[in-house]
Formats: sequence, C-alpha cells, structure tokens
Amino acid sequence: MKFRKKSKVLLVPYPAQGHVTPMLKLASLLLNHGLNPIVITPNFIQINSKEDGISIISIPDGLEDGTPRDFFAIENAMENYMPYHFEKLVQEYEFSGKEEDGVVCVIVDLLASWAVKVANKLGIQVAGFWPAMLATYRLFDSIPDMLTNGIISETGCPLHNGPISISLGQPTLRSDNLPWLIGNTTARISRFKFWTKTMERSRTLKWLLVNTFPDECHKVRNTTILNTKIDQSQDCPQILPIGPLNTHVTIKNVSLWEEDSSCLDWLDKQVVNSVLYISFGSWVSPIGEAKVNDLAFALELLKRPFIWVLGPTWREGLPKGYLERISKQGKIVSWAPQIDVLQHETVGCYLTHCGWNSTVEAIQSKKRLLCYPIAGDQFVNCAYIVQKWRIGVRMDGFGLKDLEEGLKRVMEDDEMSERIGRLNEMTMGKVVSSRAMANLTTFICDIRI
Ligand SMILES: O=c1ccn([C@@H]2O[C@H](COP(=O)(O)OP(=O)(O)O[C@H]3O[C@H](CO)[C@@H](O)[C@H](O)[C@H]3O)[C@@H](O)[C@H]2O)c(=O)[nH]1
Repeated sequence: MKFRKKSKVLLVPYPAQGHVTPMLKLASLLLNHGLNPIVITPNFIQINSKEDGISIISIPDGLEDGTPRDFFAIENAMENYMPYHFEKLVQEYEFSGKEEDGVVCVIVDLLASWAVKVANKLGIQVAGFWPAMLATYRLFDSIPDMLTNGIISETGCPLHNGPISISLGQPTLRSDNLPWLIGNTTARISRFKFWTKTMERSRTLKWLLVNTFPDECHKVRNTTILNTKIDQSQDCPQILPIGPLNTHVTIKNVSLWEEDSSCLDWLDKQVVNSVLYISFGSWVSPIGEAKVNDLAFALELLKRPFIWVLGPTWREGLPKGYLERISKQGKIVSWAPQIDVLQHETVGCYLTHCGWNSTVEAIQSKKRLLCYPIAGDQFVNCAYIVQKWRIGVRMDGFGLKDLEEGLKRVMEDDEMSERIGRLNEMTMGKVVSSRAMANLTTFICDIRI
C-alpha cells in the first residue's frame, strides 16, 4: 500500500481550556504515530506547553485589547478573521516545495467549525473532533427531528415542559437544560443558530473523533426522543471514539493559567477522605456573585476542609474578612493542579460543574461527585453521573442544607465507590483503552492512504 508522504496535521481547537487540553493530547498521540502535529490558536490565548514535536502557532483573531472574550466575540473572530489567516498558513505549507511539508489532514473541534470550510475550499482532508460526550453530539444532531416533531420551536425554544430522553434507555434532561439555552432570549437564539450551522458543517465530514470511551457509542437505531423516531441510517460522519484522551497520554503545562501547587502541601496535612474540592472549570462567571457568596458562607458553616478554585476577581466579591476567617479550614486558589488534587487521598468529594474533562478526571481518580451543572453539555454529563452511573448527586443550591444533604448522600452511600470502580474499568480499563487506540490507528491509516 502506498502512503502519502505529507506529514503535517493541523489541529484547530476551540480557544477554551476544556477544548485545548484534549486537542493537545490528541496532538501528542499523532506525534507518536509519526505525524507532525501543529496546533492553531487565536492570538488571544497563550498555551504554555512546550512538548517536543508539537508546534503551536497563533494566528490573528481581530480581537482588540480590553474587549470581552465572550462566546459571541470569539464566534465573530472565528468566522470573520481567522479563516483568511488560516488559509494563508495552509497555502504556505502546501506550496513549500517539499511533499512532507504538505498538510495531510486538518482536525477541527466542532465548536471551531469555521476551519472545516477553509479545509474544504483548499481540498484538504478534514476530520471533526468532539471533545465531550457522544450523547451531547447526538442531542445536537437530533435538532432537525426535534423541530419536525414540535419538541422545540424554529428558534430552539422548548415547546414541552416534560423531560427529554437523550436516547432510548438513556438519562433524561429537563427541557430547560437543552445545551443552547444559555443567557437571555437573544443569546439563546444566536447559540441555537450557531449549533444549527455547526451541525450542518459536521454532516459534511468523513470522520468524527470523539473524546469518549468506545462503549458510550453503541449505535441505537430508531432512537426515541419524546416518541420521535430518528433516522440514523446515514453514516456521516464515521464516529470514532478515541478517548478519554487523558487516560492515554499525559502532557505537561497544558493550562492556560499558572497552577498553584501549594494546595498539594496543604492536602498532605489533611485527614484521608475529608477534603471537599470545588471547581467550576473555566465557567465561574455564569454562577454570579450571589451564589459565590452563598457557597462561601455555607462552606464556612460546614466546618469541613476544602480547596476552592476561584479567580481573583471573584475573590474580591467575597464577604469582608472571609479569607482570614477560613484560612485554617480551607484554601482558595486561582487555578489548581486539578489532576494531582483529585488523585490526592485526602480529597473525599468533588463539587463540580460537570465539564467533561473534569468528569473524566474524577472517574479516573475514583472520586464521588456533587454536581452543579451550569451550562451547555454539563447538564448531559450530570444526567449520566446522577441517573445512569450513580456516582454523584445533583445540587440545586448552595445553602448549608444543600451541602450537608448532598455530602451525606454521597459520602454515606457505601456502594458508590464500587460503582465508581466499575465505571473506571468500563471507561478506562485496558481492554476498552486498546479499542479506543485501535480506532485512532484506523483513522491515521485512512488519512495516509
Ligand atoms: O483549577 C483548575 C480547574 C480546572 N483545571 C482543568 O481544566 C479543565 C477543565 O475542563 P472541563 O471540566 O471540561 O471544563 P471547561 O473548561 O469549563 O470546559 C468546556 O469544555 C468542555 C469540553 O467540551 C465541556 O464539557 C464544558 O462543559 C465546557 O465548559 C480540566 O482538565 C481540569 O483539570 C485545572 O487544571 N485547574
């Protein structure tokens, strides 16, 4: 069989921590397979990782200093500024004169689907990358059926109050927890349009690499969503589960922020299983100051040791004298070495926003979860954690009672640690991991032929 000599693979992540981390891990695996990975980011983010063999190139994003980097500003940068610069970069590689400098494939995070258009225009093979659960992808993919069957309106607004079944025999979602329902009405409509466009682009792809374990993906034909028959006979894109990537590869310094490793010394001085770790990933802002304050008071009254990841601006809004009062009981840090924290024996429970990377890291570290999903796919992940895997409970508020009851339910459920152990094996054990890596090898062979 004749292989293409071209060796460059351009990887385009969405510029957020939960997207960049798995993309860098994928880059590292491609490098191990003899490819030459180059990660493309907008100028406004800085990745500190210096892994030998992985290049990180930033391109202009048109975002001016001091302007907010919210979802819509980033979408504007991705749709209107980055394509031109990306196209120029690809052409430089393609016309360098050496075949091995050519681009064999572009791998695009679906949230950055603008790059699919560019790759198609230049006639370069393109694969999608989905950094989250396949269940969430399937939910977005069922938008046309939800429209046809009157489950949502033309603008994505739920037309039913009842629970929505993600697919047959799978957990249910509250209709107001659909992943595009974030912010005010205008923002919700714009996000719904974003997803409609993203899924249209996704359906043109030949492959979709998913950062999930193989058995999450068995295909259910005639899936029922609120009695809706979905036609899943189309096989585009071909879905290849290749994760969870953090169990296949470790790379250093993938954080967009500096980690405060003093938490590890602090944890060494605590009692086994006693500490509550709290982090909402890069998503603190939608919780709002009032909830941050509720949680601060509740933690103090709870008198249990805790580590809380809270950025400096949010810390300023804490009650006066709070940091001094809790200094013996807890530790507040701007950014933690999360995997090391979760793996520490003194951490007994993790209060999380249910981001997919955090969920996977908790399963990897066999920690029980208190769930407070905030937006997007976090509701889907939470539904799996609470309803299907039963390794955590969902909290509806941050009062002392909420925390006490939640902790009681997770810490006193003796069978929970057995379930976590089983889930760990099912998602990351040797057999399933080798299937995931075989999927990656299949993909690499496909693109090189
Ligand atoms: O103090 C901290 C806090 C977090 N992390 C890391 O940051 C990542 C956070 O990822 P994730 O849990 O997925 O959260 P987000 O950054 O919020 O990720 C976004 O992207 C994910 C993948 O698409 C989605 O599942 C989330 O809902 C979405 O918010 C994880 O690897 C954590 O280990 C740290 O290293 N230190």
